[in-house]
Amino acid sequence: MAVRNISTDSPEKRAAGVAASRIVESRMVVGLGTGSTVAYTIKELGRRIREEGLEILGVVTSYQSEMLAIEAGIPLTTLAQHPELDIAIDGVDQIDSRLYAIKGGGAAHTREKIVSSSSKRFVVVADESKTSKQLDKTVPIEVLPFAKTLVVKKIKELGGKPELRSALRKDGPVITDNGNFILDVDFGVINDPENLALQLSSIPGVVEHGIFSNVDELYIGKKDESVEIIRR
Ligand SMILES: O=C[C@H](O)[C@H](O)[C@H](O)COP(=O)(O)O
Repeated sequence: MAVRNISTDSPEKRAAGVAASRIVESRMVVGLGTGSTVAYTIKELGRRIREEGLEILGVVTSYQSEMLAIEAGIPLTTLAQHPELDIAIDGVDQIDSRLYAIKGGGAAHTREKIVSSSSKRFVVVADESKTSKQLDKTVPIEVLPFAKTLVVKKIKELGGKPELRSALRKDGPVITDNGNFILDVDFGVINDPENLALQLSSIPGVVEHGIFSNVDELYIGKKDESVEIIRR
C-alpha cells in the first residue's frame, strides 16, 4: 500500500472537503473522519469557528483526526457524552454507484464505522479517482492479534486473499489505534457487498471490516475544482 501523505495538496480533494464543511451549522455535533480528504474539512471547520463564529462539537475517529481537530481549534466531545451525532463527514478509498464504500486505508475504519453509524447523516468526500462502477479494492479488516490465524483461515474459505499490513517506519505489522492488526483482503470484484459484510462480521476475532453500506451523500471533487453531489 502506498505511503499516505496528508499534507499533499490536492485541489480536487480540497474542493470536496471544503464543500462538505459548508453543510455544517452551529450547534451541530459532528463526526470527524480520518485521511487526507476530510483533513480539508477539519481545517475549514476550524477556519469557520475562528472567522465566522461557528459553534460545533466534534467527535474524532482516530489519533490523526484528534490531532488535526485540536490544531484547528474544534472543541471535542465523546460518543459517551453525545451518542447521537447530527452529521459525520469522512473520506473513502473506493465508492460504487450504489454508494457502497471501502474504507480503512488509514486503518481507522472501526472507529469511523462506529461514529458514522451514530450519526443522523453520513457524508463522504472524495476525488474522482475513488469512484468506481463496482468495488474491487482490497478490503481492510481489523483483527484481534490473538485471532489472526483463525481469521486468515476463514477469509480464505470465503475466497479472499489476505495480507497482513506491514508498518512502514516500524518493523512488523501495523498496529491500529485500538491495538489490533490489519489484514488487507483481495476479494476481486465484490458483487454483493452486503452479503460479504455479513459474512466477515460473523468471523470470531474480526473487530471490523472496511465495507460501508451507510453512506447518505457523496461529494466528488473534480480537477476543475467543481463538486458533484450524489445522494442515496
Ligand atoms: O482509514 C482511513 C479512512 O477510512 C480514510 O477515510 C480513507 O482511507 C480515505 O482517506 P484519503 O482521503 O486520505 O484517501
